[in-house]
Amino acid sequence: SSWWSGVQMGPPDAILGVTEAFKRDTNPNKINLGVGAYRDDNGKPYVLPCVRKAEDQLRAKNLDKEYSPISGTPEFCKHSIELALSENSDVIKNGLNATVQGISGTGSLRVGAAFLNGFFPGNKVVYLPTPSWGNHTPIFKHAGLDVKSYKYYDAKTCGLDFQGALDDISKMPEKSIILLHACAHNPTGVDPNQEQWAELSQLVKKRNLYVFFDMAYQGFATGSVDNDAFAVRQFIKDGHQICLAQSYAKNMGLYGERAGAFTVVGPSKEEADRVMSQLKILIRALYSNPPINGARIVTEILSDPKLKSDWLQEVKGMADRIISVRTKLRDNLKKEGSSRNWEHITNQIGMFCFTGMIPEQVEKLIKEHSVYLTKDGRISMAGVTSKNVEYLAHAMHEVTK
Ligand SMILES: Cc1ncc(COP(=O)(O)O)c(CN[C@@](C)(CC(=O)O)C(=O)O)c1O
Repeated sequence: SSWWSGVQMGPPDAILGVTEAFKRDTNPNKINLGVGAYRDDNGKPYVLPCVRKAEDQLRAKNLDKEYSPISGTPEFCKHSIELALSENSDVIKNGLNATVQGISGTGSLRVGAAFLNGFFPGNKVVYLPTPSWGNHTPIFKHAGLDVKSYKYYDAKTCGLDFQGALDDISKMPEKSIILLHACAHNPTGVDPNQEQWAELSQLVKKRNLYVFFDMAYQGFATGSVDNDAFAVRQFIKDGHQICLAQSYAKNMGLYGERAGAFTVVGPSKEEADRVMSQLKILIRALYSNPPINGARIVTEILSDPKLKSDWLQEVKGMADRIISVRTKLRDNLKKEGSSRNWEHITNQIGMFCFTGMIPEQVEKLIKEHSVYLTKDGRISMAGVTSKNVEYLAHAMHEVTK
């Protein structure tokens, strides 16, 4: 027998597996609403023009291929934390942050999880919103942490179960870890409003919980990188010593470049230096040092005022297209004669719409209409265009009427 005869066949990934099934479908009307990757109004992947310009500028520099520092370049890390906290942040001015480049959002979460597993002095349990991004649970579990959940989504209203969240947070053991989606909650598209964030911040502080922010969509929710960072900046202002994972996959369209960052905010530069030293030891044993290409593109864009202003317009353009296609979908469902309340399609924000469709309806949408989405009824709004929105509305009406 072989060494690996005991290896079981694992299930396809709940999100990335949808794209594999979509690719096998020969129906010319097929629509992929699975993976949360932006598409333009022709349904094509979108490389931001500012990224192409940055690549041209970088090529002209004839840079070498030497190793990046273990923590990534200081410029990349500085621009990343400035994007999150703003350029005039006291945390940055006083050197209170330990920021490293991560392998996109996933890798930043994973480095964070490994650091918490190694050094967190409190209750090593991460509380995730219900529902959360499917990959959050395995990321934290594989790093050795326990995972529990708190109420977040109200299926009756397809909105926020704010009171439920407050109740669950009030019951969490002190010094537990709470994961918060900074903006554009995945999969529900439901975010607290600014007053609710302020209330959450006070309660989390009162309960002495440790906050792990996952900010994978900064700029992609409202179209403003500052508005989308509201929660992170509010919690910092309220004195929380947070940790934060960032991703450039969606807001710069750098999906496959794997550029992201992980930050720990502490009370002193001396502590930040100690934390940084341990992050570097941990990264060195994981992958030694991060990929340079995507990080160089990010640094080129964020350090060049012209490219940065182009980027801010382009990320707003992506957010605006998604917001407009939400309205189109809702209008077309009404035109189809649907009697259901679809206002959550335009109330929700960011890449995803949590439609409220149940697995049987999802199954029919896939099988009978070649519309691909995840079993939980989440649709990536980026896959909806002015060309396929009528077909989609018809299909959704057919399976929900
Ligand atoms: C909340 C959240 N955090 C982190 C990430 C990590 O993305 P990155 O590693 O590519 O930077 C995603 C991506 N979620 C996607 C868009 C893709 C995926 O599942 O990997 C999604 O379809 O949900 C995410 O939705």
